[in-house]
Amino acid sequence: MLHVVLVEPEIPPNTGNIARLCLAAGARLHLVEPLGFSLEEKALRRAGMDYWEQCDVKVWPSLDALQADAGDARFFYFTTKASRIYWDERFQDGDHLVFGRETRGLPESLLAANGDRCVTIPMQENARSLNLATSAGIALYEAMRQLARP
Ligand SMILES: C[S@@+](CC[C@H](N)C(=O)[O-])C[C@H]1O[C@@H](n2cnc3c(N)ncnc32)[C@H](O)[C@@H]1O
Repeated sequence: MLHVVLVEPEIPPNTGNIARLCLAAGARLHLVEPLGFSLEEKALRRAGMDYWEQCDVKVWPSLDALQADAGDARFFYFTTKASRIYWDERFQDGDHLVFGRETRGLPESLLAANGDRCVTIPMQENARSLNLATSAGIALYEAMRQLARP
């Protein structure tokens, strides 16, 4: 199974869309607190449609807590600040695809400590970043495409 990790997500419709994405893709969604909304938020449920109750969602007090539970699993950090392109990575079953908060992205310290696991989705120079849910969709389906390879 593939895993999508949202670190401190802030905007309910983004998380709702990603929950729906993960359900469709058969992936698990991990939410790292603090969240910028309540899990009861109407906008979250609306974006996740009536699928929310079926989604495989886990909430963690910190990324450290998730990583301690994940054992040897690999974590890939999606950021605008890396040079390695995500499609050059070779994803494996059990990989965790990590995304940052909408306003600030992933912490610099986390990126610095995991430089060899930071990847980017290429953009034109005049684009600052992609939407969080768009990024998660691109990344998750590339990982799925690779895993489906004979
Ligand atoms: C709206 S963006 C955050 C923007 C923030 N100002 C920054 O520069 O990181 C939210 C998250 O989407 C993901 N993201 C957005 N665009 C991306 C890109 N081109 N490559 C990789 N990840 C991206 C990252 O995980 C990012 O933390």
